[in-house]
Amino acid sequence: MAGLLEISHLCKSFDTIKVIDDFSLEVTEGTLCCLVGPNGAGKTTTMDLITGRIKPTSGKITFAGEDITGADEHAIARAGIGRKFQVPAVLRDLTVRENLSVAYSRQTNPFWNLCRFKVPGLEQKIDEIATLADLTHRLGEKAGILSHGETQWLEISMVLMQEPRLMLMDEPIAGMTEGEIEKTARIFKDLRKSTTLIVVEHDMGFVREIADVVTVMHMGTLLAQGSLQEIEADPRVRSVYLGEQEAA
Ligand SMILES: Nc1ncnc2c1ncn2[C@@H]1O[C@H](COP(=O)(O)OP(=O)(O)OP(=O)(O)O)[C@@H](O)[C@H]1O
Repeated sequence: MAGLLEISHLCKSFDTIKVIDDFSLEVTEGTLCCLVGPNGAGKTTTMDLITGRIKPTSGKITFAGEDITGADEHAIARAGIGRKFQVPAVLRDLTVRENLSVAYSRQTNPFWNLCRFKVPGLEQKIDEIATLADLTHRLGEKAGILSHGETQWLEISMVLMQEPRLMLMDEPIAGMTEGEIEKTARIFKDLRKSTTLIVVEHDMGFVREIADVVTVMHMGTLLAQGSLQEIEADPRVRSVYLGEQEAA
């Protein structure tokens, strides 16, 4: 079966420095892939290349059978790739429900969107996603009063409102408490029943909880891929990645 996302021989140079070097990856629909690797390995750059934030120097990216290499960021989002950044971008003066309503429309002007609240099925969709993210009791509250964890879950929910077929997340548990991390793991386990995910993560305990497949990057290349057990047993990974963590 072809992957939902197929990255072939991707390269990206900044000036003369090659930061992504012949990187290939296939992500199967319905899986949660954790992208790990030491600092500077090229994880964020890869996410930026997938979402069209930056253009590759060479190589090819195919999503759902469509060549999206070098496509515009909005076109890639419309094709079904959503991204949650590390720093939340919720609208703090709007309620959680209003934030989700705004996110539903792909229009760029949030105030215009607010005038279009009566979209058929919207309330049901908000309720479903709020349930998944355990935010039902917060729907009427202003986003600005949410805890750090709740803000992250709201932003995940906002990406989900856009119905992505593939969702990319940059270090989703950064700054979370132990309890929030546990809850996020539960949310992700539910989420992967309906969405394909790529999660960039440093916390191997969290990776252990959520990953179907772990992809290890090192110096812009694919170092290893497999289950966490396979990755942990791989001597190359131990030396460049886990070894580095143990030494920290
Ligand atoms: N715009 C840029 N110009 C020049 N070099 C860049 C640029 N963006 C990233 N790099 C370099 O590319 C390499 C990969 O960076 P990237 O942020 O993708 O790594 P990462 O694996 O996400 O690291 P971290 O885990 O620390 O976030 C680094 O050496 C970085 O300095």
